[in-house]
Amino acid sequence: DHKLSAGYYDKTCPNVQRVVRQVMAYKVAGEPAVAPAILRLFFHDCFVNGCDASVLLDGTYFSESEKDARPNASLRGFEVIDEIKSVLEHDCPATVSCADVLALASRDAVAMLGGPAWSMPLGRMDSRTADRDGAENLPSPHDNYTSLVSTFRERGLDARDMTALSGAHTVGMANCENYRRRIYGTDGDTNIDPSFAETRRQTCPDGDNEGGMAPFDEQTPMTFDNAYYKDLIARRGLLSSDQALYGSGGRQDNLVEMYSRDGKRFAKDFAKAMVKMGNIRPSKGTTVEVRLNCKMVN
Ligand code: HEM
Ligand SMILES: [Ca+2]
Ligand SMILES: [Ca+2]
Repeated sequence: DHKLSAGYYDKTCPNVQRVVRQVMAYKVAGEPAVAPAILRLFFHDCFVNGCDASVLLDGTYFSESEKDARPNASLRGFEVIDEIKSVLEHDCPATVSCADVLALASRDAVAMLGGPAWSMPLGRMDSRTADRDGAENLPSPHDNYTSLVSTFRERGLDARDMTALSGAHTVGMANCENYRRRIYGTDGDTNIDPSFAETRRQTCPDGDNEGGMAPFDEQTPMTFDNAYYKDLIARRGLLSSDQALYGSGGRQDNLVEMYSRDGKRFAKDFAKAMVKMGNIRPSKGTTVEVRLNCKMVN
């Protein structure tokens, strides 16, 4: 099992980084919301059997898709990955894995939102299988601190990585069903600013499945900054799993306070943790390939 490296395609597809960046720039200009969506896709890939593009596979008669798992119901941005991949198949056929396309695209998404830029190690391979059950076990917005820590730990990420990575919720939106229990107090958590809860209730009625979306970070929902941590300190975290990092006697309070003051430190730690998350490898014995079409095995 080889080590990932930033220069993996230097000889076989020297333009890969430029192609990804150009297609991303074009797509994000047309629809900015795809940038957060792609970042989330990468997280949901890496947390299920490693970063192997398993999340991109459609279901077939023989295999279920991770897309059909509940936590993946609102994933978006697949068409962006497909478009990047089709340009790359033209430039350097059968060379760049879908898993690497997703890794690079999510790196670029962060930079385009005003976040840090970093060098992304490459050389991932694509799996020939998906794990729907694994996707059902992705972290839930109702998870408490202890279970969040153990979900990350199982994948080689410590609590500090988790706190930095959760800062991704400085961009993007969540559906009402994912924060309803928090704003109506039915999850038993009182660690919430009452006026924030009141505001959120306006667009997220109790009881039924209706309701709109809300930004994670109200002030700068499309800027990758450290405002997420300021929100947590103000007890304005949108998900229970966000607020679990701060203010309930958790052990991340000091780090949250540091990130809220020091945006550069957050940017640096986030980039580092993304490389670490991007290094989660498929389990041994997984059959791999460079997929030609990210939606289906070769
Ligand atoms: C700590 C555990 C985490 C939980 C429980 C969690 C849960 C969620 C939920 C429930 C949503 C809203 C989905 C919807 O309603 O459509 C969401 C959105 C999002 N998540 Fe997470 N997440 C976690 C960690 C992460 C990590 C580590 C990243 C990336 C590094 C990430 C990136 C995102 C982004 C960017 C969005 C916004 C997507 C969009 O606007 O399209 N999340 N997350
Ligand atoms: Ca995966
Ligand atoms: Ca923000």
